[in-house]
Amino acid sequence: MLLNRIFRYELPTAIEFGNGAIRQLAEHVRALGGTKVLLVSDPGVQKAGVTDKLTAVLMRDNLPFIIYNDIEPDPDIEGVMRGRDVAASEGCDIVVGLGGGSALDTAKAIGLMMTNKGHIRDYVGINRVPRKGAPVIAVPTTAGTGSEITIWSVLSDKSAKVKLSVGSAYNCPDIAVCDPELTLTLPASITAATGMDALTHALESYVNKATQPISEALSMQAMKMIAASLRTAVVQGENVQARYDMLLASLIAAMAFNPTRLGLAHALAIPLGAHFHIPHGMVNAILLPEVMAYNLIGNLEKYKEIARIFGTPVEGLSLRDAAKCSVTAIKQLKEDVGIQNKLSDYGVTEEALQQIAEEAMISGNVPVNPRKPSLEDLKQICRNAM
Ligand SMILES: NC(=O)c1ccc[n+]([C@@H]2O[C@H](COP(=O)([O-])OP(=O)(O)OC[C@H]3O[C@@H](n4cnc5c(N)ncnc54)[C@H](O)[C@@H]3O)[C@@H](O)[C@H]2O)c1
Ligand SMILES: [Fe+2]
Repeated sequence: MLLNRIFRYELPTAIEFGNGAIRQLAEHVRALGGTKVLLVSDPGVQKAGVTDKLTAVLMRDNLPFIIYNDIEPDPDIEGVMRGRDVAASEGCDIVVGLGGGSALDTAKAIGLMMTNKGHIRDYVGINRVPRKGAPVIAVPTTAGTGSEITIWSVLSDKSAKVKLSVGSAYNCPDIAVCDPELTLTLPASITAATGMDALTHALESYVNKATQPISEALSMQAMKMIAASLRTAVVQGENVQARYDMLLASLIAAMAFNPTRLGLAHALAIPLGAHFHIPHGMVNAILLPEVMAYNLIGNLEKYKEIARIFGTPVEGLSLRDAAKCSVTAIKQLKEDVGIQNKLSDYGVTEEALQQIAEEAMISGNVPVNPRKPSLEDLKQICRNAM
């Protein structure tokens, strides 16, 4: 436990959670002073019929809206500026983001750019945004990123093959309206990958050097819920209780990592995602067991606790053997949810690793990792996942 360190926990976002929660959406919009909504979503969410559920609520309550749907996975930074222009030309005064991390990260950044000058590029980094944006309501449809409450927007510069992160308390939505029923249409493969992203958030925050008592408690709770419900959410997508528990777990995991940052899986996931277009949850799922095996000696007690959370009987084992059981447990979970991919399936080669490692090394997720890596260590973690 921590001694002599001041820690801070802040959650600017109000959370409304439960089946049917979107029915009160118009009330929330009006309470925030909104008169016309920019509804930011993506084509996949629309195709799944999820956008229609939300627009039905807005129409029922006579709230004008415009849909901005020009978003693809790993959203491009220019999509933010186009969305801001649509909001301005249509006279929208509030943003509702509906989707996974891609739509929500874009929606949040559009909200920022409705009141801040220049280009969203000017605000890449942490705490560089000068003023609060337009009001934003986030409605998640994947149980993974937790973007509905985080300070982060992860945006791609596709021409430069980099992902850029804007982190600011002003980037936290005003309200997260979390309705687990909206995740019922998620295909099994996306449920699995996004669920592994949520797990990686909880786990990396839990073992890292910046964790603090509030985050630790949240991480443990999120891991317990994921251990109990991810398999069911994947193999019985219609199971409302499993969907409920996964959406709540991903939210709680994000509450854990918001003030602590993450670790080497996320440090590597960002450049690997940018160069090889590996979905964010998938790349984390591929890397997580290898990162855990590398990190073990940095925090044996915590890894032993993770093994326990995932149901491994560790009594009677040495601390090191107990800690190792956490890696086996996560590998088993990955296998059970059908993730067998390797980095090489996405075209990652030995030749690419130097650049990936160099780009990962400058991530803010590296200094908090429980073990300080060399460039060669980062390359070896990738090799082990190829
Ligand atoms: N802001 C943060 O704190 C944070 C944290 C982690 C990752 N990210 C970023 O989030 C992005 C990934 O987000 P994601 O993993 O949620 O995936 P995503 O938003 O890219 O969505 C993946 C796919 O699922 C579809 N989809 C979403 N909801 C659906 C539903 N209910 N039914 C059917 N299809 C649905 C989408 O249309 C898309 O095709 C990446 O850009 C990543 O870098 C952000
Ligand atoms: Fe993530």
